[in-house]
Amino acid sequence: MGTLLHQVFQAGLLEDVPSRQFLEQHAKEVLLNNLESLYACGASERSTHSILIEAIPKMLNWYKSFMKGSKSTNVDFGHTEGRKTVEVTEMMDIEEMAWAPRYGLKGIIDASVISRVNSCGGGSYDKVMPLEFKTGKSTSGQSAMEHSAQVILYTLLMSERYLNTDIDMGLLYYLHTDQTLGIKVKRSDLIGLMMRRNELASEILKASFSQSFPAMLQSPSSCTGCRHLTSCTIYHKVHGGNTATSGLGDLFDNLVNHLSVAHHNFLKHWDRLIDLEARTSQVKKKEILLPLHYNSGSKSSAPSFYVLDMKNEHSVDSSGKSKRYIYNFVREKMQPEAAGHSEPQAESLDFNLKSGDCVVLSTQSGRIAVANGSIRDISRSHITVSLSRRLRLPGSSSLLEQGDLQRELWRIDKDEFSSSFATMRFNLVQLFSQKPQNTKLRKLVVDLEAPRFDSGGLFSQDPALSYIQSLTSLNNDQQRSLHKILAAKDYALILGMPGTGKTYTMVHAVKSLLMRGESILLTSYTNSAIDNLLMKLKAEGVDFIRIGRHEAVHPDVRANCLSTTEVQSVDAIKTRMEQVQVVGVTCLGVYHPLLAHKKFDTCIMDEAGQITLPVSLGPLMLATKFVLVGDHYQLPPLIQSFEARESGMGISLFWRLSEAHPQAISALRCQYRMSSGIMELSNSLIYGNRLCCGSLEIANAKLKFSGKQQVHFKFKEILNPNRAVIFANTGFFIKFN
Ligand SMILES: Nc1ncnc2c1ncn2[C@@H]1O[C@H](COP(=O)(O)OP(=O)(O)OP(=O)(O)O)[C@@H](O)[C@H]1O
Repeated sequence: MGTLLHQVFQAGLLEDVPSRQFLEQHAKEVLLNNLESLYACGASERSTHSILIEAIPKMLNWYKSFMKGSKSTNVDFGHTEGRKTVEVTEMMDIEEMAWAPRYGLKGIIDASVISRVNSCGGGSYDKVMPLEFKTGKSTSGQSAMEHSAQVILYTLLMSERYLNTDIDMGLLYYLHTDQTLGIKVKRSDLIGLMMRRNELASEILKASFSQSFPAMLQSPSSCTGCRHLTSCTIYHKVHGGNTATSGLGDLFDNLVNHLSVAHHNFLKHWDRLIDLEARTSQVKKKEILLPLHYNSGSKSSAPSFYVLDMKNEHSVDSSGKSKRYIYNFVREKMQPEAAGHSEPQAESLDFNLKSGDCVVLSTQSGRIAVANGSIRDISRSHITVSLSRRLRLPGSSSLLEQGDLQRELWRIDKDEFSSSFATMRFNLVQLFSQKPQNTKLRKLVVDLEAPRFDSGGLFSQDPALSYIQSLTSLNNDQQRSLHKILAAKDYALILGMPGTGKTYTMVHAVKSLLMRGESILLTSYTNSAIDNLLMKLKAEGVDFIRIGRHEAVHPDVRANCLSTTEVQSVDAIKTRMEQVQVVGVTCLGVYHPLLAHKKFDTCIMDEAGQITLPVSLGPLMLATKFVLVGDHYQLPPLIQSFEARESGMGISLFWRLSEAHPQAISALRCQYRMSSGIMELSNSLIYGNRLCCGSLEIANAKLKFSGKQQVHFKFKEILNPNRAVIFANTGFFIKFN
């Protein structure tokens, strides 16, 4: 509710003279834009709408009292500062994201404003300040203290972002009581907050290096309603705590008594691996936070810089759920002397970045995280970035804004690390929580209980079976794999070597399970793997919903994402989600509100050999049984930390279960992508002669090149149809683009 009220209030802040009609209309839009969240919370539009409408008179009152042209209202800034009149003269930003690496703080500020302040003594001055909006009921005691601490921290964040050390005041508006407080930063408050921050940082460090956690609060009244209760008690128990040290009595026992020593060890082991990996990526993340200079760094680590494309600077895309601002950046060519190299650098593609990646935009002049968004398109020479808001340099006046943006050299860094680690930890804790639906998964994954298969054979009346038997195009391995999937009561593992028809088999698995009336969750780590499968299903006429960010989803399946034009009410979402049997989402995307109430009969996970175990748990918790499709001979999950890799973080769930229960594996061995010469190489290097050719035609296939065409002699050698395999130095091709 708070989020929706914020959106209505903030929309009014951006209007010159916000009227009741405007806010009421906006409340309707806010409702429509948040239907998925309402559906997830089980809230009705009608009651939500009436709460929004009831709040509007108070909001109007606030605008009248404080916004431009108002009579300037008296605000109490505490006993040392006294009362001052305040008028908000300029609204600089809404929901401004601010990172202050110097303080180790990050936050999103409700509104960044310039206010004219008149002290009772007569002086008047303009001040940049944060405005924090509170919609909850508590306005006194501990909460009030926390709220003013929050505003004080925002002043620090803004000082860093605006490169302005004079930001030492803020406003705190309580909607419930219609009260606005002034916060003036005092040195003693700042010192106190920094000390608390340091204590917290040192506890986090202790937890991640030596896995030792602070003592529990031992306060049933504070802990009972706390949303971290489950994780907190599980971690306490796993790290040697007990009922007495928790101070929670039966509450603690009920939450953790089901955990065995093996469970403790499993959680501790994976938690440590996540810590190791997170630390390595933290080092990388630090690179974003350090102001880097154009001519610094080695060839390998030097970042690329970009300038805004003057010809084609920005456009607005309103086709998705929310408006996106599209900016084109051109890669700045590095001069040899600036780059510190004797030779001009070849313009290589920034391999670290790809379409769909979340990125942070900073400037070479030291403004960190000016904006964040995602990549729409990338080539050697340009990047197109999509942002949820207009790009602006903090503090730049609207008249000079354009020129300021164009003068900057921009750095574009990937920003994905923190959220995936949080999801991994969340998945692990969920697996060990006492929720009945996770008990079975815990037994299979942690205790390695043997998977069960329908031993009596499949019934001939099973429509799924008849369907498979009717498919004459399947080879024997594919037939066997599909039988394995249909017979699985817990899970099946499909070992599919390259080009052996994994996707082909998954398409038929989905179709056959649908014939049984099952619901299916399709998942993988990458968007491209899911979309590849979904496009094949679409061609077969299978109905599905794709959940994912507009940018990251393949254009051919975007129409399968739920849009506000398609669903105009919570009931419509509910009906559609109950009716749809196939949903596609990435492993890290499973906590989407649309999946809040959805459970599936089967989860099919592609590329399972390349997904690290804690990531794969998320989607599996949404299904009764699962099918992992992968090839553990191919690259294991990509782990950056050497120590984490050595300690086993590269072990996928696919690998763990394959090793423990080889009887659950069904292998696909006939491939349809390589001629026999190329396949022999794979067989001798990796597959130990397990691969075979799907047909004679494949085995004898040759490149269609007559040798008469005009090409460089080196290419002629490479393209010779009689040489199936040739090793070539690809560095040579760059010249030929
Ligand atoms: N039984 C079959 N008969 C003929 N062609 C097949 C058969 N199974 C798969 N193919 C063909 O083989 C090719 C590879 O299939 P598919 O893309 O499903 O394999 P994959 O294992 O997913 O591939 P990759 O390892 O590249 O991900 C496709 O062109 C597909 O149509």
